[in-house]
Amino acid sequence: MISLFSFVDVLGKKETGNLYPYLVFLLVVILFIVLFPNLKTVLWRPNKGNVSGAIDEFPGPLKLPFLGNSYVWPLFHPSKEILGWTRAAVKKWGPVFRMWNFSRPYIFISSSDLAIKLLREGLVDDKFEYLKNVSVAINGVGLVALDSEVHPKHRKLWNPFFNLKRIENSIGYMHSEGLKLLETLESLAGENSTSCRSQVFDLLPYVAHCTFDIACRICFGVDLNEAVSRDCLHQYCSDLHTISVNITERVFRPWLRSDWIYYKTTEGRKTKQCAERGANLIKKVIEFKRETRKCTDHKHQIANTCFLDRMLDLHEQGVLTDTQLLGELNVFVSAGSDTSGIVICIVIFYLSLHPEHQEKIVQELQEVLGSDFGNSSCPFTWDILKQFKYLELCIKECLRLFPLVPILPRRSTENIKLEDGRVIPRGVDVFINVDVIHRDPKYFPDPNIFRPERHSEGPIPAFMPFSIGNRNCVGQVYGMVTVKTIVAQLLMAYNWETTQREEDLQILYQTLQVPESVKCKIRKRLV
Ligand code: HEM
Repeated sequence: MISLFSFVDVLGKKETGNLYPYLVFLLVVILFIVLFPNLKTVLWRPNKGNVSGAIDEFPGPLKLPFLGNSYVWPLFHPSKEILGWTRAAVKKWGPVFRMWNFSRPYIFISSSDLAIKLLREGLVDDKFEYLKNVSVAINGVGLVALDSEVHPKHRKLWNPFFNLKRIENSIGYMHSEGLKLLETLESLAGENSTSCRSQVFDLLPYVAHCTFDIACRICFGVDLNEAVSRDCLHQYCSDLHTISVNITERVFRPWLRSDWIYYKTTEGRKTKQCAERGANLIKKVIEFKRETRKCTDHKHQIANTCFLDRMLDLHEQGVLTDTQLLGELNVFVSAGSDTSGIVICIVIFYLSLHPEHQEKIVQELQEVLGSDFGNSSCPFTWDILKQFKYLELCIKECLRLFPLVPILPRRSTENIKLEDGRVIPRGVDVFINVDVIHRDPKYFPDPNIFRPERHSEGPIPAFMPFSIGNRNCVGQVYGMVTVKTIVAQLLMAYNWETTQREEDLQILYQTLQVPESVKCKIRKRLV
């Protein structure tokens, strides 16, 4: 500002007043240049009719012309602030409120009963449009981003891959990756009697590598080290992170809506670079796999085929296009690795905060495994995992307190009439706030208390860590099996402590909620 006025002083030789109209004109030109490519999205309205009137029936902050409510939106550090912002907004505006992001209306829902109805009845089966567009741009078209009309057909292509036989066959592989993780952690452990030799470390990167390797193996079915270098794989893993961070930040910044502007920014270029690198890696793996298929009689091994084999068959039959093939593979690896990895770390974190529950699980493991307890080379089976019942209750309680997808970003597929007569019009972005729903005292008495037993009397309707309805998590059994296997291994080998409190976890929202770090200390467990 200072330099602007000195510029005016020099040019205007103290007659600064004469230059103001020119400066205003200049500002208008600059604003036009910046906003023009965004106009379509900024001025977009969901559909014809009195949408605005219907939306304004819901409470929300004061709506300004053109800006809407974007002035209350956490623009600068959205990933760090959005979850806190939403909780505060629910307190202020109630369980169903609206936000105008420029001319775009958003409806936030944290009423448990309404959320259950919308999800069960498939009334919000489309995805948040903007997020969908961006995912399409970087991933190719994968299951997560598909429109509600084509989604069911693709979902049918995915479902057979997650049958129990196949998941059962994967447990051995998960277990052997778990063993590698234990080996890596060995040097960080103190002796059993004392924790003074053990060091504090962040568990996240260790587990992330483990679950990434599991997801790649189950997705591609080959030892990827033969197809691409280890460095490329780690690069791919970190690229997936960069992409999800950048996509999320972009969602909150309306001036970045246009691709034309976005891909000229540093972040946009980086996102594109990561997406291209990822696509090239997947193409290399596909080529490698095609060669391997030529050498083996793969038709005779259908029962053990990996996800890539299944998708290649569909591609060869003309069911999937090139971009769909690429999209589905990207979705599998990104949705299948980070998810289980973060949940494993969060379970270990809560069990470190609540050692009495940690001990109860260890007792259960001892009872189920008998003399095999502590014998790390003995892999689990489906029947064994089924008997880890208390462990399962604890995992569920962790998912309640820390739902991995805290906000389900959806879009209404029809006009939705609520009991009080208000209407959510078709085509409006709807955010289901699982984070708040999971602490609804109606369904979860003493919601802030860690109490795994609350899940022992059958399913709780408002418990939705894997979402509900047609677009729920297709990989939930596979995810739970991975989490159970690795957590059981980690608890059998070590006693876990943490130096953080629940409120110390710095959470980043990137569609998933991700803790910045999970600080742990371990001691070897005596068998
Ligand atoms: C314990 C870990 C996991 C959790 C908590 C979890 C959670 C979720 C949630 C909440 C959704 C729904 C998002 C929405 O409704 O908008 C979802 C969708 C999805 N998940 Fe998971 N997930 C996990 C593991 C996995 C795994 C291991 C895979 C394997 C590939 C996977 C693949 C998917 C896919 C493809 C979708 C999109 C489904 C569709 O649109 O039809 N997830 N997940």
